[in-house]
Amino acid sequence: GAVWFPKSIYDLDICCRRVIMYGAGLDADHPGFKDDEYRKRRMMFADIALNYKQGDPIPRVEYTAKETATWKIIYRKLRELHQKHACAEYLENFELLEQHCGYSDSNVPQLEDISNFLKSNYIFFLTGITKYVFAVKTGFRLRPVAGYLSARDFLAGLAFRVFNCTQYVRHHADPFYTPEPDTVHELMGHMALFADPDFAQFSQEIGLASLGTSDEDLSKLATLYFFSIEFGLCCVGHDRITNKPKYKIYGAGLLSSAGELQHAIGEKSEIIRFDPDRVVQQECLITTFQNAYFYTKNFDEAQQKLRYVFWKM
Ligand SMILES: Cc1ccccc1-c1ccccc1CNc1cnc(-c2ccc(C[C@H](N)C(=O)O)cc2)cn1
Ligand SMILES: [Fe+3]
Repeated sequence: GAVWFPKSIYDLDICCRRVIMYGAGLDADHPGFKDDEYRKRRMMFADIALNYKQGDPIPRVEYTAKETATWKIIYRKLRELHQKHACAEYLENFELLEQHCGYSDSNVPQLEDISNFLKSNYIFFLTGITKYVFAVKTGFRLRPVAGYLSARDFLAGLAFRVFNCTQYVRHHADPFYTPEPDTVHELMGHMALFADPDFAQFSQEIGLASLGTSDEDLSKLATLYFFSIEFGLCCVGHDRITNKPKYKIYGAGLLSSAGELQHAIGEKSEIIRFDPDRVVQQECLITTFQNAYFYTKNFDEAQQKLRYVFWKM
């Protein structure tokens, strides 16, 4: 029969609790695997997520000294790399997160504060003596998740402008790359761009296209999501002398990993134009750096190309 899909934001309580891999990265080779204290901490975060209901405030977490120390190391390294390599929209909105959501190197921000910020995103314009309050409501809201959802359940959230966010911090053993999403990835990778109206629209449209679709089309949409929202680059022009393309990063999986970010903009990585028919052929690597990355001119171009794909589905 036809595939069920959520019809209201409250239906997300059904699909966003179907975690398919607790601590996906907690395989035998994951540094957190042998650390009992870490595994116990992870179960506390899983409980918060499994008891969460749409509309609830997201419980605040008192992060430990070790988690905050890991955050500080990563925050300082990433902020240095972002100045040179993050796209303009990311950098602009990141400043708002620092001003309104407690982002700093000594504080792990709370998901509840960012969710409230995204729901009503006020940008103040100061011109002369008048101050304009300009409310940009991307309307995105967050909900805590215990680990991996299926691609279907995860993308369904985007259709309602709901982003499923992990709340635990990666193990301190390897701060610059972790094989599974963690709250550092969500906070330093995803949040800033969900404050951008074009990016929010682009994200929601992928989610809408996924509702009730076939497994084959769903897999294509998840791959398109993966190589744009998670690992996408944009080309901002060419070097005047060498005529080499200049790339900026918008993919959250790169913006949150100092290791993979430097790999992606390094000489050895393969960067291909974002054409959906080519993107869907690329394998998504879940626990290592990608074999290739895709670039688009801007979100608008990517959105137009994706709309073409949606109407063919
Ligand atoms: C394969 C799979 C399993 C479960 C749910 C969805 C999928 C699936 C299906 C099709 C396309 C992509 C996927 C997987 N999607 C994703 C999305 N994000 C990640 C991912 C993102 C960030 C990070 C952390 C980053 N490396 C860092 O160090 O900051 C680690 C993993 C990994 N996989
Ligand atoms: Fe992500």
